[in-house]
Amino acid sequence: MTDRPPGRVSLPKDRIRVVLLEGIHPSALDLLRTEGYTQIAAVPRALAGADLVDAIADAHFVGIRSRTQLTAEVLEHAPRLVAVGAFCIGTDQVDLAAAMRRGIPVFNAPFSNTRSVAELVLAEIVMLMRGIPYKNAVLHRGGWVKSAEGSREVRGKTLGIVGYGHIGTQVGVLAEHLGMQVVFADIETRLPLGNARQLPSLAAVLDAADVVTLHVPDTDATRGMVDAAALARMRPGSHLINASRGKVVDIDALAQALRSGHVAGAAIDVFPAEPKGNDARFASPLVEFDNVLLTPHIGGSTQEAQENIGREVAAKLVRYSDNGSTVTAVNFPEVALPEHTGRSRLLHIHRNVPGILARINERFSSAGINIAGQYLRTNEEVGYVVIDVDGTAPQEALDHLCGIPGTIRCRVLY
Ligand SMILES: NC(=O)C1=CN([C@@H]2O[C@H](COP(=O)(O)OP(=O)(O)OC[C@H]3O[C@@H](n4cnc5c(N)ncnc54)[C@H](O)[C@@H]3O)[C@@H](O)[C@H]2O)C=CC1
Ligand SMILES: O=C(O)CCC(=O)C(=O)O
Repeated sequence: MTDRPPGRVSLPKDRIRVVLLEGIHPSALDLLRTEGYTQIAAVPRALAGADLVDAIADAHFVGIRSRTQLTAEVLEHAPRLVAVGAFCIGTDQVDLAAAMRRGIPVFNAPFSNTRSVAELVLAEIVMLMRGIPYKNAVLHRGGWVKSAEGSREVRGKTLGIVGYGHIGTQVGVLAEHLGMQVVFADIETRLPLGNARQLPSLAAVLDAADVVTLHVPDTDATRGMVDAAALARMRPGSHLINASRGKVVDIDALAQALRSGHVAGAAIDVFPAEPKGNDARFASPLVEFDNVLLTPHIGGSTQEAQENIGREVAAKLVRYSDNGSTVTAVNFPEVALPEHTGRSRLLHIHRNVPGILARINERFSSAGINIAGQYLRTNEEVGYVVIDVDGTAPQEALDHLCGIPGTIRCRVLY
């Protein structure tokens, strides 16, 4: 991390620029407007390359969903950026470490669309076990397949969940209501809900399951996790569901497993490369298979989920902007803060090197500025200290703060 001049943002709300991409629900705009933010640009699609850089060049807050890639390079071109809102669960589309080093907290909605994904997966389990994708495709072509062959009840069958977090547990609970037996694999030991059982490995789940459903985040360990070997390990005639992230499954290997008939069907909501908007073309080796249910990354796309996500993430951005709170930020020290009525609040983000807090306190004390409240949280790389002073903070307080070596960013809230 290199030293660079601190950004200093202390703007009235009507000069704070917010850019919302990817058709974020109007509930976010409503909340921002109600809170006094007027400069809001809403774009219905994901942007990339020069379009993205242009769109966010002057933005103080950026809202995205899963398709906009906020890489370190893109972030470098957004010098005024104060915080990012990921209006979804996954945050793998943001270089979280680069954002943190630039003093930019990233907020998401960790469970506003959980139920929506779980309901879709539950429906897909039944559809796949009954061979509906294939039968539906044949009828659309004028054919007729009234047959029970390969068609099974889900009752008594085994559902294998890979990644037993918020979504995985919900899917498990719902599946048990249909009479399924639930087994799961997770890198952590998880409390099994209902009669679910944690198995020691992915392989053990693949061995046991009639349907395997994936609910892991996109990480180095999960990318390519379901490869040719894993698919071969699945039970003959079993089914695969992926509503997690596209790169978790090797799509070519899946196509091969479907072609051979070893995997009887699949429901895939996420893809290694996804179109940026509804006007773009979709291509995948899976389009040729009638027994594959393809959906355009809509696991979390229900009115209920999107409306809640819009409000939840916008509220987090507003809270950070107005109050400084970083509670629930996914890449940042979390500082919970009371209201600061009658006080000025100085926010200081710095490299986590020894002595910064001592320097701040020395400088304030020698300038005779009384600190009325101080809140500090650090992680390995970054520290975030919030200082309340009574009344209006003197300019020199901000100057002292911003001048401290190691400062990444500082601003004042009145
Ligand atoms: N299709 C869609 O529209 C949506 C997709 N998602 C995706 O679903 C993912 C899961 O969401 P949540 O359940 O809310 O996340 P979560 O964080 O609550 O759960 C993820 C679970 O996966 C486990 N895990 C991580 N690495 C693993 C590995 N290598 N092997 C086995 N388990 C591993 C974690 O320990 C955790 O229990 C998100 O990260 C996101 O990528 C989320 C919402 C909507
Ligand atoms: O709805 C979206 O844009 C993305 C949903 C998703 O994948 C997530 O929440 O992680």
